[in-house]
Amino acid sequence: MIRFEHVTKRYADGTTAVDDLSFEVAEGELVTLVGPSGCGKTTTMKMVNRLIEPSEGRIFLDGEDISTVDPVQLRRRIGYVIQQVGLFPHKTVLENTATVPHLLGVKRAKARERAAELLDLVGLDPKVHGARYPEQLSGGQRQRVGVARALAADPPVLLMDEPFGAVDPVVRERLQNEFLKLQSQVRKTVLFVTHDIEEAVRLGDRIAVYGQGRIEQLDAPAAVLGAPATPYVADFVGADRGLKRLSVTPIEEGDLEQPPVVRLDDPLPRDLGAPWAVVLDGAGDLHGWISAERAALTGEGARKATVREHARRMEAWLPLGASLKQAFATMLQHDAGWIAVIDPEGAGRFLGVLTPARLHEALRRSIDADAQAVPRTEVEVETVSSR
Ligand SMILES: Nc1ncnc2c1ncn2[C@@H]1O[C@H](COP(=O)(O)OP(=O)(O)OP(=O)(O)O)[C@@H](O)[C@H]1O
Repeated sequence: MIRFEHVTKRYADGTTAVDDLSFEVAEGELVTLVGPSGCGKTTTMKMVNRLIEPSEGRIFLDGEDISTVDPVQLRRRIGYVIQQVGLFPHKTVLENTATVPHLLGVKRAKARERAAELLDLVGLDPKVHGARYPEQLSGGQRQRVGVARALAADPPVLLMDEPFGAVDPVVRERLQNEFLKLQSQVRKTVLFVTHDIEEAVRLGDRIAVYGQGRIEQLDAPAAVLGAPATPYVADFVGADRGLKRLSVTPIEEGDLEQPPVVRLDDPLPRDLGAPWAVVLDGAGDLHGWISAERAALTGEGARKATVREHARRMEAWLPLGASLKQAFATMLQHDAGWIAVIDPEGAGRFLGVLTPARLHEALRRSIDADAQAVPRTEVEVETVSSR
């Protein structure tokens, strides 16, 4: 979809910002460009929408050499999101989002209708936020409007230059997750610039790690983390590779333990056979948990009691496929010794629990799997039972 062929950019003062760059981004692929400040990421991106012209080489969009396309026409096919969102301060959020389609000749009412749909898609309620002015939004909400606006003309390509760079880490993570969800629906071809290797890893189908004006490695996140191509990449990826890997390793069914399970309407069991059991409702959906102490210490009324009266609701849970990092964060947040994992497809159907020992094991298996270039399920590691 986007192809760079031997592209070099030398600025007038002699700085070579990009040096003989050749790479390709497939249709619907999200490639993150990551590297230290001044390594040429923004220059690379701005050459795609012709805000900067290459000194040498050619760039193709959908097979067409972009130097032959009128820049204004070209930019209609390319959404652009930057850190300083650049919303019009005197226009409402809805008007801001509708601007581009309106400029492209879409009737005002239709453009607004589409804008409302897009605001909804990026997680803003058009009825609540649509009539506000940009200054009446939080930083994270403004970034969302920036994304909605870039999508408004439905361009096949999106260029995103540190779009979430100006918000705090918690909001940033939320925006990243929402953007991933959005991308799974709209499947744009995306070039995404970031300083942050963790962001690059979380979002990219592939990551381009930049050295000075050059790509040192262009690979899937797990490969960049697991098998850095050069000492420079290894250094950039950093010593805490294990931690970063947490965010790219999903919870899989094989990582789960099967604790004892009781049902809400079961009579209270005298002996759970374990310190705790998971409580499910009649449909097999997760309800909560019950401790052995709670089950045992019920005194007189115990014979008539059911699990329902003594179960506690479970807050520490995640869908299968969530990252190990989310699992770790959820454990810390709820001060939980384990988290329940449910089926994302089947409402709340309980699948098993992830314990710290299993989390650690999954992480080690993921690292070994990469080293051996085999799927994670095929790796044997020593296991420690947590129970
Ligand atoms: N107009 C310009 N004239 C001269 N040099 C420039 C110009 N724009 C950028 N550069 C230089 O080109 C190099 C690459 O800049 P670029 O903005 O592409 O880097 P970057 O990787 O996006 O950096 P950052 O992460 O800080 O935004 C830098 O050395 C920069 O100083």
